[in-house]
Amino acid sequence: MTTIAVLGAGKIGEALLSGLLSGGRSPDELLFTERYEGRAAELTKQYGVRAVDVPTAAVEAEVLVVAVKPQDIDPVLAELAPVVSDRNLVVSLCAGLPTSLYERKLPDSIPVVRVMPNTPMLVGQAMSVISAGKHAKQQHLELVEELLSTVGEVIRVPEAQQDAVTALSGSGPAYFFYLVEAMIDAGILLGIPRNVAEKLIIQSAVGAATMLAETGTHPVILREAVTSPAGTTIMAIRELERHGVRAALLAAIEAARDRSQELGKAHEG
Ligand SMILES: NC(=O)C1=CN([C@@H]2O[C@H](COP(=O)(O)OP(=O)(O)OC[C@H]3O[C@@H](n4cnc5c(N)ncnc54)[C@H](O)[C@@H]3O)[C@@H](O)[C@H]2O)C=CC1
Ligand SMILES: O=C(O)[C@@H]1CCC=N1
Repeated sequence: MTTIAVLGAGKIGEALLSGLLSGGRSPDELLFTERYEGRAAELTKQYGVRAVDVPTAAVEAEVLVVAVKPQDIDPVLAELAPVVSDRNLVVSLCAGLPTSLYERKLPDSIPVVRVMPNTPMLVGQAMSVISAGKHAKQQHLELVEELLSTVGEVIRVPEAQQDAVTALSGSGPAYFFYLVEAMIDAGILLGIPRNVAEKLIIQSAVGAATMLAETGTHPVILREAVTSPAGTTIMAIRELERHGVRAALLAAIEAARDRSQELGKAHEG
């Protein structure tokens, strides 16, 4: 049995705990640390998972998953450094933070794996992208893959691509939620009741996502199949092009990539 401790049980830490439990892990195999006592008590009540301190986590758990905001990493590394040992694997979910930061602040040879997950982990549909640090071996990557495959899809990339990955799939769900929100507003503009507009747009999103995932057909082909000559869809597409929506997406994702790089640079030694 591999015990996993989540250090920082906020949105993504809770999604991981909840996803691992739904994926069949027992609460006894999970631990977490959380700086807010009320939040810790709430999570223990809801999931039956024990809140501990960092030294206890390092002794009782083999896998230590860091899930605090990148800006909060320094105290966590300071607490971990004296207690972590080579029986631990450190897994970082933090946007922007390179494995070299952990390698510099923790004792020699501690294996580190960097992961960019996303919140659909809550429903077993995460996209988790993993990269090995200097001391992480094949067996460590395989262990992380095994853990995360219970809560969604997992792929490996070289660490140099992680800032771009963060902008694409880490933040990706937010862009889809934003689009859905805007399309529901369009329904309101056209006089459709909100509950009906929500149903129409959410089911269209689910249907479109299922077609993309299940048919393997290129999105251009799927979009063309909806776009009839002189029909309704092409009128909408012309407006999207006129308003530069494609260029806006390219610029938005580039800005997110740049921010991920900046978060890493803020911790350069
Ligand atoms: N929210 C998202 O969609 C995604 C977040 N991430 C990454 O996951 C990490 C966590 O993000 P969120 O869950 O959104 O943030 P959050 O703010 O919801 O959660 C962070 C949690 O860590 C706790 N915390 C902070 N310092 C602590 C300490 N020293 N000891 C114990 N607990 C401590 C906070 O009280 C909070 O509950 C970030 O580094 C973020 O970049 C990665 C992918 C997606
Ligand atoms: O916005 C953020 O910084 C985090 C990282 C990826 C998704 N949310």
